[in-house]
Formats: sequence, structure tokens, C-alpha cells
Amino acid sequence: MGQSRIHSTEHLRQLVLASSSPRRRELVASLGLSLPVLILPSDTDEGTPPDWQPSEVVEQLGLRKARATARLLAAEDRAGSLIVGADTIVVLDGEILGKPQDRADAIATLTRLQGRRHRVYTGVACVDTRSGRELAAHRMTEVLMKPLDPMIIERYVDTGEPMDKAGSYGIQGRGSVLVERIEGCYFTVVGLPLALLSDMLAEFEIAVI
Ligand SMILES: Cc1cn([C@H]2C[C@H](O)[C@@H](COP(=O)(O)OP(=O)(O)OP(=O)(O)O)O2)c(=O)[nH]c1=O
Repeated sequence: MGQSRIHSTEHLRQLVLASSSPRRRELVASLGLSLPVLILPSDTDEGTPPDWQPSEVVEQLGLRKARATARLLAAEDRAGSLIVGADTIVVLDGEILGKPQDRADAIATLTRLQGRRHRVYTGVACVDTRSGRELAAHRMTEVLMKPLDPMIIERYVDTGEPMDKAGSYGIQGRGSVLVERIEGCYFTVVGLPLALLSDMLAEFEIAVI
């Protein structure tokens, strides 16, 4: 068991995070993995068919991001890498709410979310460039947002925090004070469910603990 683990982590030379998200970078860093971690985002088309379920959307987009980074890396990846991609969406009344287009869109989104429950889905995908093996999974967390005064929504949007975040808020920042409670993994909301990621890494013989 111990020997096979050493052998396998040797063949996976590095973990590559296919993400430009500073949150995802910090979360992976917080695991203190023993193998090198490279950050290599790639441009990915995030369009999906309208009939896809939220879980399918986030898993497929995570895979797309990981595969695109695998293509970027191809020529220099002789020893093999484990590439990790992720995607987060907010779902309200069956509608997917991504990142806001502009200030007005962020205000409109938060006006819809306030005082209500919504779901946050994050998909995680792993691509082993050596074996070609791929794995995708997701987690969902329910979030109850406090009822919010329109003035508070405007002031929050003017902090700039919502602009690069699905659902127009960040639970890990000032947005923490907008949330009454959650049910599910906190890290799913921030953009990378770490308990799920560690289970997936274990499938590739990479141990966090
Ligand atoms: C709901 C919520 C989302 N988010 C973020 C997580 C994701 O970074 C972002 C959703 O956009 P994504 O498209 O999932 O990710 P990204 O474009 O930021 O990064 P990349 O595709 O390069 O990996 O919203 C928070 O940081 N906090 C929150 O509370």
C-alpha cells in the first residue's frame, strides 16, 4: 500500500490547477500538498446546452477547463501531470446565475437572491495526462440569504466584490454578512469543495493527509 502510493505519486510529477481564480489557488495551497503545484489557466468556452442539469454543467465545464490546460501543456508534459479544473454556478428557481455582466446585473441578481434559498453547485474534474484517465464530480450547497435593504445591496455591489463571482457575492469576503446559513460544504460555495477534491486526488494515489 505504502509502496504503491510512493510509486504512483512519482509518476504524477505535478498537480496543475487549470484556474485563474485566486480563491481556488489559495484553497489548493492550503492543502500543503507534497507534490509541486503549477497554476495554468486556459481560455475555455463556457457555453452549455440549455437542457443540461446544473450538475452536468459544472462537471463538464470543469472537464473542459482541465482538458484545455492539458492541451496547453502537452509538449512539456513528459513526466505526466494531474490537472484539476473546477466550475461554480448559482441556481435560483431552476435558472443558472453566473457572474454579473455589470453593476445593474449584480444589483438585480442580489435583489432576487435576498431573503431566499438558492443552490450553489461546484464541479471538479481531474485529468491524468499520463494515463488519460478522467474523473468529474460535483457538490451542491444550499444557501439562505438574509433579507436585504436595497441600499445595502447597492453599497455591497459598489465594493466591487461581486463582479467576478457567480451569483454576485463572495461568501468568503464581505458577502459573509449577507448569508444567514448554509447546508453543505462551505468550500463548494467558495469554488472548490476540498473534501471532494481530496477524495478525487486519492483516486490518483495523491494523499492530502
Ligand atoms: C458564490 C460564490 C462564488 N465565488 C466564485 C468562485 C469562482 O471563482 C467564481 C465562479 O466562476 P467560475 O467560472 O467557476 O471560475 P473563475 O472564472 O473565477 O475561474 P476559473 O474558471 O479560471 O477557474 O465565483 C466565490 O468566490 N464566492 C462565492 O461565495
